[in-house]
Amino acid sequence: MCSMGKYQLPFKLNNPDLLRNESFVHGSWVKSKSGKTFEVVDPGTGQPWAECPTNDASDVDDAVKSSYECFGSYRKISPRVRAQMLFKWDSLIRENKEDIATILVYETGKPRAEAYGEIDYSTGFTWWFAGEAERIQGTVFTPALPDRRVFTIKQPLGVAAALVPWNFPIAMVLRKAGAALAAGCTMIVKPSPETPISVLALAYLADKAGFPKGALNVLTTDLNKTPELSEALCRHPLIKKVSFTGSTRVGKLIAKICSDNLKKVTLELGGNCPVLIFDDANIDQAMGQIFALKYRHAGQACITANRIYVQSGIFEKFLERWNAESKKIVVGHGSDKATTMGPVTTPRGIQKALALVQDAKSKGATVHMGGNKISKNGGYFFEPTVITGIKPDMDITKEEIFAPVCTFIKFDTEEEAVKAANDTSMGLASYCFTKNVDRMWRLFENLEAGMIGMNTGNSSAAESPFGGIKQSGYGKESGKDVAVAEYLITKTGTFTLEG
Ligand SMILES: O=CCCC(=O)O
Repeated sequence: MCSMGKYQLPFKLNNPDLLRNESFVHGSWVKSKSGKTFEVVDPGTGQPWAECPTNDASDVDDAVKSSYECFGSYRKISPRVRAQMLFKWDSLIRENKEDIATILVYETGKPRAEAYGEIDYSTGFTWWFAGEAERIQGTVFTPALPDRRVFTIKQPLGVAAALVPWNFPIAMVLRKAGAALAAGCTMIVKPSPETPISVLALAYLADKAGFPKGALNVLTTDLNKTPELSEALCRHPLIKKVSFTGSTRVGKLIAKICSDNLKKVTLELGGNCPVLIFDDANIDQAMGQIFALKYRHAGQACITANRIYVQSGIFEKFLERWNAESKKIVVGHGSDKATTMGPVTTPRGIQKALALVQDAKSKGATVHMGGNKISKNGGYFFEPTVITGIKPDMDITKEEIFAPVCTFIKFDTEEEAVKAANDTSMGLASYCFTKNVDRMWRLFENLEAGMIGMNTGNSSAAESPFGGIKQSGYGKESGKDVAVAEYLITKTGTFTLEG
């Protein structure tokens, strides 16, 4: 075991240099001006194991000025050199995969196998955006007036801020920072209070990869100071772009604040994603895909299955199989080899799950299994839970559950299922399982979501545009051109040709 500050760490790393408990600004590890700190807690035991600076609004200006100063030179670095730095970062993250996975387990609670999965997903972004850096191109064309030529060039927007969640801290930072750094922007990341250490490890590796001082700054803070720090970033005149992943409630606040200065914003917000499983689906396929989707990180993903609609011909059989498989889940600490589902990341997650189950029960839902907190070693564990008899007026139908609570709804017709699936203010992802190709096309066109998984429960990938519609936000992250475009301006030049 090694220690960090006053804490005896519950794990050992191959590369202890990765463990940083100060913010990273202009190439230096720094404390907050107030000198205050907050604790990072292991969700599997409820025990603190590190502390990080509680930055507030007074810490923002130094970080922004550093990023702005860096932007002046970083924007002029050749795209190939930016790509090389991203590739170097990518390979350093891969080399330190085991240690980063350990940090993820102790910050998020997810099982080690899932932590590895997150890092594999995440390095897809560094790899992809390294390639994108060199594909940023303008246009040249002859307009309607034949003596003219028109050019467009793409230029980096400036300093960007990333406000990232705790559920996939490595993936969300690399998805945002990868695009920003490829575009020639510099970025300040504000990690979630639950997961600062993994993000600081990324900053340490970015520095080692050769990114100049200020290209990637990280300001940590606690839950209380998060609104103040985030608002100060959003309002700072030198911040030109804000990318946020989190709740619709907070996303709306960010959009409002940024609208005061017409700042460009990317919002990846709440999910409430429906799944439609038809009688003609391959049940093995649907079971495997949706089971993995639903229970991944104990149900704490914005794209997870919130409402599972199953057609009446297979409903009972499907539910029976689901319950049987759910009973096999081993809930435990993410570092335990036997664990197949970890704790939820915060005690708030437990409270919310209990309240949603209670509300559903009080309105007539049937709880087939689970529904309770598990008291085990002080961790934030929740039982795999299966509920039927779900109605549109229940909170569990309207809100993101963000816990291992599965809700099943029986339907008869495609029309009825699509109507119910779309009956939500959100539109992040939807999933459908059918072997009828015509139906699949109709569903692809009729389901109201930014991403449609067809016979798959996993459509997230660096090369595919990620983003929602309706109150799930706007803007795209990942994918060809679109993600980097979020960090670029297009400038039009018009030239009159003589002779
Ligand atoms: O929870 C949000 C992100 C999940 C994903 O990128 O697949």
